[in-house]
Amino acid sequence: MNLHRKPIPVGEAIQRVMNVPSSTKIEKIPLEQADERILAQEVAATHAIPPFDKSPYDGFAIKAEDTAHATKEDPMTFRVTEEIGAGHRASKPLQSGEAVRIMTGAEIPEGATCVAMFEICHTHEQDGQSYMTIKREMQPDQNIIKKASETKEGTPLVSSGTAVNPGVKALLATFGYSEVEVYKKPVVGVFATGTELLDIDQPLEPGKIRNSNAYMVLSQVNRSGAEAKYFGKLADDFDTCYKAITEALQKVDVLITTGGVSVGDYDLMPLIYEKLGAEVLFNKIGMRPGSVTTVAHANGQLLFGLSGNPSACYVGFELYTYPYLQKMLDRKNPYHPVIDAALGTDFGKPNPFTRFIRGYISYEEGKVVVYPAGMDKSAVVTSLAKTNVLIVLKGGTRGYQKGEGVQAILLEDETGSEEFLLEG
Ligand SMILES: Nc1nc2c(c(=O)[nH]1)N[C@H]1C(S)=C(S)[C@@H](COP(=O)(O)OP(=O)(O)OC[C@H]3O[C@@H](n4cnc5c(N)ncnc54)[C@H](O)[C@@H]3O)O[C@H]1N2
Ligand code: MOO
Ligand SMILES: [Mg+2]
Repeated sequence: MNLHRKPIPVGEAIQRVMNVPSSTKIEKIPLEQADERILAQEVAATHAIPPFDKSPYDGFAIKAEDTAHATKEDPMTFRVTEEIGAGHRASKPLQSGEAVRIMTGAEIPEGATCVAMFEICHTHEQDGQSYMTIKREMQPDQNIIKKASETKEGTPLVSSGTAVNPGVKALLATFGYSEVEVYKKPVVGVFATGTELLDIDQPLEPGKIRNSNAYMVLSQVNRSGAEAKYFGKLADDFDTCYKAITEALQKVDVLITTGGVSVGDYDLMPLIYEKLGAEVLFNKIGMRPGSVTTVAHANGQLLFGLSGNPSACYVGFELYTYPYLQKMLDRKNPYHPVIDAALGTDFGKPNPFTRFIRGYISYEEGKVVVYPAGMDKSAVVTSLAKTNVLIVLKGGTRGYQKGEGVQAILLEDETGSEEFLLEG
């Protein structure tokens, strides 16, 4: 076991991962199932919106010129010829002196040039005929949503690599995409390693703990838009682990293991990578927690060896696995966004390493403030429940004071970022 690993900077580690080529596959799925999936097609307007001149109000469609001299003293009266609700069309072209009672969304009758809202019209009946009177002048095109005024046919609207959100879905439905081409979710296998691990339905035993990492990571995989495949937990036995991992690699695009990446007697992952003939991209990073996060590359597949310590495991996933999964989905913005925020509390003690403090975001008097979510130790699990940002505290010789400007990585923002904007 090589005890003297050379740490590389975080940015360099991310780059090494992102430089590994990835391939994408496309599938066609029903629109109903497309929430949060990543589009693998460009979406352009297949027709104009709106596809016809339509009324934005409930009112009367008339010829604007008929109202040219209409005033309070000298109002203009129209003969109401018919009534059309949305979805219906006038039966004949509108003539001068005629009004069509029209509802919001209905097509403007041929010959009509404006719509007067009910609120400015007076109606009366005489001899079984309806009439409408108006006391003011209307302008041509007033209260008409013109055909194509929103979008012309052929306008590009959403590009490939975009996540389907409710708005994108509305567009796809507008243009009749009952099926949509999306990138296949990369299949991500997950193993938890450790002889100390109990299944979650087992009672605690002396010296043992329940396996929380697997469930946490499966959930992180799902949150990343990939498909998680759980292979169970493995005891720290070389042959068992090697066999299970080689078999699993046949069934997945990417494999994540948790635990066994440090320099302990039962930390078997380095030996497994060696026997697999995998190229280890790095096994030590200048960061806390997650310094032992290891990524290896074998036959076009990436193996993410996340740390066993829950907080380190969590951070390792978000910094290295998350953007690679986004790359596999061909996302234009594969990285978590990094924002500037004020630190909500003191971090008095200096630390030589860049720290990624599990934190949460708060909005106070229009300012973004970030607070630690709990204890700041690699082995801690409890702080993760409240975490939605990683507060970046650059390593150095000084501590940090409450109110100081820091960077924070947003973990729950779906827009993403084209670059990982970490300073230094
Ligand atoms: N001599 C050294 N010792 C350690 C070093 C070092 O540089 N020199 N690095 C430390 C750091 S930093 C970390 S982080 C840990 C990483 O350990 P491993 O990734 O090898 O993980 P394990 O040894 O398997 O387990 C560590 C810890 O995490 C608990 N664990 C493991 N799996 C799970 C799970 N699925 N759910 C919940 N908790 C889990 C495990 O019980 C251990 O307590 O190494 C330091 N040591
Ligand atoms: O990998 Mo460890 O988490 O730096 O504490
Ligand atoms: Mg260990």
